[in-house]
Amino acid sequence: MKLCVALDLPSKAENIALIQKLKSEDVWLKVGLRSFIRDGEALLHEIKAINPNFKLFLDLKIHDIPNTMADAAESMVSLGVDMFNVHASSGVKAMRMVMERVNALPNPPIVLAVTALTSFDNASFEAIYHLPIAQKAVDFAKDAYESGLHGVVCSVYESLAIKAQTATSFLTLTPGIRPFGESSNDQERVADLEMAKAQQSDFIVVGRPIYHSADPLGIVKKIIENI
Ligand SMILES: O=c1ccn([C@@H]2O[C@H](COP(=O)(O)O)[C@@H](O)[C@H]2O)c(=O)[nH]1
Repeated sequence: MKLCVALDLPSKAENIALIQKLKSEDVWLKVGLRSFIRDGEALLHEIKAINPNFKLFLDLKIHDIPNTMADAAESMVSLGVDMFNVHASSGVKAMRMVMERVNALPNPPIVLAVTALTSFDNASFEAIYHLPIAQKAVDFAKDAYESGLHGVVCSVYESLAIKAQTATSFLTLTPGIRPFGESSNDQERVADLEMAKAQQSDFIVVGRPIYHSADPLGIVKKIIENI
């Protein structure tokens, strides 16, 4: 299991200060909407300049018509990221086109599909998708698997069922992790490290419990010791 640290801080300087603290750690760094819209490609280069061994996950969750998604995917590959994601609800045709284009390029990154955001509880998810999370997340994961993606974003609670219905090697990346029982904030389907291990999560994403801590490096070291 790998730790992926969410860089969601209010300024580039604060993200960079956090990265500097973590520069000797074996972690993935997740650049999401806030930071990428504000700081763009330059942030990715600055991260690699701090430590070229950091792996980068560009978390933009793209969702559009197939050709637009495939164009965007090519652009993300050209940024040199190690992983990016799309929404599974964009459909099989779009996901297949993304993978055809990505696989034609040198050094294709890991591509994941978002199933059910971890901020949904069952009632709010069903109001949109008309099916329980447990069922629809697996359906989305099967679509992503058949489209040639490498894995999915889901909560810890869907991880084992998704692997059982696809393949054990099909990756699950699980946000909503509260390593030692911290506040759930706006997340609904949260889990601690023991649960993430039991459910065979391949990547855990942790943001606020790290960057709101008085000792981010200490928390990261403690997480790594426990996974
Ligand atoms: O279903 C999802 C997909 C992505 N995220 C992202 O992960 C982090 C979680 O941050 P915390 O502060 O640990 O809650 C954040 O960047 C989200 O955009 C997610 O939470 N759930």
